[in-house]
Amino acid sequence: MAKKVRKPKPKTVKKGMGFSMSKQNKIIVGSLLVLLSIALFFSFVSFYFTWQDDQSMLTEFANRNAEAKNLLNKFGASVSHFFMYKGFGLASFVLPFLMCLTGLYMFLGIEKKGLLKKWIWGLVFILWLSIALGFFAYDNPLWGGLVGYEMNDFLQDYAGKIGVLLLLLFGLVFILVRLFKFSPEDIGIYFNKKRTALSSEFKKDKKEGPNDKFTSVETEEEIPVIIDTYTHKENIPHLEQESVKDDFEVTMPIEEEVEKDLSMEVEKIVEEKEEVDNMASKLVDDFGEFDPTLELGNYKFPTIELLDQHGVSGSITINQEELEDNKNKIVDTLKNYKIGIAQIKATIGPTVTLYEIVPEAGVRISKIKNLEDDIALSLAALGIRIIAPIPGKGTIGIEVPNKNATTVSMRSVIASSKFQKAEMELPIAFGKTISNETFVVDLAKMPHMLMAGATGQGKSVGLNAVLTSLLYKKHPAEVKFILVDPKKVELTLYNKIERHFLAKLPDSEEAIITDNTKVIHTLNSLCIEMDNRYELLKHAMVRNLKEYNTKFKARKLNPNDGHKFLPYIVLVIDEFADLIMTAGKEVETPIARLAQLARAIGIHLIIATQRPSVNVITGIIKANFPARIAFRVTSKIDSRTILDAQGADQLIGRGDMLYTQGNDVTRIQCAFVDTPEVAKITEYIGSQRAYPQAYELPEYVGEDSGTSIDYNISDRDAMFRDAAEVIVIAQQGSASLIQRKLKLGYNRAGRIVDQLEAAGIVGPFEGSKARQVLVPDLVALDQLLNNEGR
Ligand SMILES: Nc1ncnc2c1ncn2[C@@H]1O[C@H](COP(=O)(O)OP(=O)(O)OP(=O)(O)O)[C@@H](O)[C@H]1O
Repeated sequence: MAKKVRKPKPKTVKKGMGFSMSKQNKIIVGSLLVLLSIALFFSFVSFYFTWQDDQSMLTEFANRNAEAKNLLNKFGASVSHFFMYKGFGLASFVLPFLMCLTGLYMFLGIEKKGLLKKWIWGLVFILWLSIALGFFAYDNPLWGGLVGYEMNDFLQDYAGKIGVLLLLLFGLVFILVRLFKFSPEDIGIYFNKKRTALSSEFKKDKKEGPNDKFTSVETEEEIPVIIDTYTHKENIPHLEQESVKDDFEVTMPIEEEVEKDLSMEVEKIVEEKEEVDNMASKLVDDFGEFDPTLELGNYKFPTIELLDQHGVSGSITINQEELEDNKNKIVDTLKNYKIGIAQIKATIGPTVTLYEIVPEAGVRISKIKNLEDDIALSLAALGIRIIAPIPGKGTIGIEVPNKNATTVSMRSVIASSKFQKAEMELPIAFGKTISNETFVVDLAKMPHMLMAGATGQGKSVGLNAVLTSLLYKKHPAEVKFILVDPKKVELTLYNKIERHFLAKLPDSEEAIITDNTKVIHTLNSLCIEMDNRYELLKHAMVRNLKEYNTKFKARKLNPNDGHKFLPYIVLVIDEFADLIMTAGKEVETPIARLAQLARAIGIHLIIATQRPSVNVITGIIKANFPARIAFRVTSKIDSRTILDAQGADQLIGRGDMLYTQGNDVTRIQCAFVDTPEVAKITEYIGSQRAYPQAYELPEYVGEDSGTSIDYNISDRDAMFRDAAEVIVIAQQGSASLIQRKLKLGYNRAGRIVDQLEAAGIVGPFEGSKARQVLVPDLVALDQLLNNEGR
């Protein structure tokens, strides 16, 4: 099943005895509990007076004519009989109390922490009280109820009267100590306080007595007159005077108290929630978490049936003969060079088999490494790769292509549990590794990917595999693609999902970008989107898109402040070489900027190129694209340019690829997804209800919008002076010269030529001929430009 398994909506976390219900429901249930507890209380009270009369009614519950004397009639009589008579006797009164408390908590929406504890202690107390009453009122079984009576009987049979009494005492101590945190010192303190109160009372009486000559006079005289230095008013109300300062007897007990090891109860700190949080949790309570997929709530993920099996039954066929043959060749070749093998192991992959060799003790790895070409020659097969040693293992690997390669279908990797269960933000199922495991990576972690390979080696299929993986796992609300396809044929199929999954510039008609100027605009617009997203993240005080969206879903960010759910944006550029050749720095700069900064805000770039030369994959691009994929290339240099390692030149093509995300290089057979399959998937998605329009990127006003020849000096291009010097030195006024020398795009070079014309450095446009240069040399140019400034 490839259908995305939707996770159940996360519910609010239950804390303690949490009620995960809406506020309205809490009020209803709360009031019901309170009223029920009142009913119970009255039935219990009335039961004591009417129980004998109502005895006969208990069997007559169904009889409508029978009437009970209990205040709550038959219901009261039956319930009370159950709790009071058959249950816990007088102790049952605790029950309505607990119910009432729970009801009030719910009704008033009070934090219900500790309620569970109250219930547990309440039930313990009911049991203890019932047994105690059963013990002391043995003759009146109604006091302790049947439970109290029977429990007493039972305990007395084993422990006798004294034993039960001691047990009850222990129960009392247990309850007092655990529940009320009662300690022996408390008794001392209590009595001391009593004594102090008595003695101070006594002193007071003495002072107030007629014989006391100090009292009234002294208190009146001793109150100091306080003058407020600010207002200069006298007797500003101040703190009450301590009446009996000289009373040592009063202070003595306090000293005693300090000396004692006081037991202290530490009150739990109740963390105050922030106002926003309260609001947010209330909103979440009332409406649930924000669901970005709601607008297209009926969206159906593409089904696995849309993908082909490609004639693969699933398992790889093992050709025993071929295996044996290759093994012998390897062993023989190495023997020729006097290298003994201690052990050899084969792992059969879909297209290549890995022979892992453990050389005999004492053999230098460098020796085997030097024999790479000889081994390849003796095996007489294309695409042999020697890994000496295999990182992390003490072995040497020799990869030999299988005679009959097995196609890895996209269907098999999408259906694999590894992909289905992948808990990743942007999971991509690339294909299968040499050990036949499905290879799944997270684009969000890469965070950008560079894909290169000679023509016809599987690049376009690789790009389709990436896009298909995301289409199978992500809802249209969660990810948007920007597709750049200068070849105009590779990605056109995705036009059908424009209003579901694509993003485009506000005024553009085609969602798939094929025109270079549009690419530059789109890249700059993405930079604006990036800056906007960073602003939003800053206000939300989060560090990345995932945290931002989580906060937004929890309704902690107000849409009125401009906050919105932010989908991931994946920019795919096919034929990057073509772009960089025609637009140069104009594309490289925004791409480098995006690659450096966009990872945190969910913009990911995938660029593919046929020509992996250094002027296409420049240092700045390479530095920012840690994840690289190489399909087969024609030279070792190309392999180094892409991977910083050789090996891509030894691949066998047809989706055989190397993947690196740092140091390790993994050989993978890319999953195969054919154009008709992509057409079916896009058709399936495209036929469903869509958003009114494609995801809109911010508007970018291009620098080349003005056409006036009257350029202001301050509006001149930053490269203006450099361009002028190039033109003057070459004495040739052509835009293509500027383009070549300064690595600028055509548009920009053309604009600079216009500015040069306006400045009087070159003459007017003369058709196919180059423009005339009006300044003879650099000295004259300097003079001209300096005079301009005055
Ligand atoms: N993973 C794969 N498994 C099997 N066959 C493949 C695989 N990838 C590519 N091929 C074969 O190679 C052919 C060329 O692949 P693809 O069109 O992807 O090459 P490309 O590198 O994009 O070429 P170009 O650069 O000219 O567009 C495919 O038509 C297919 O027959």
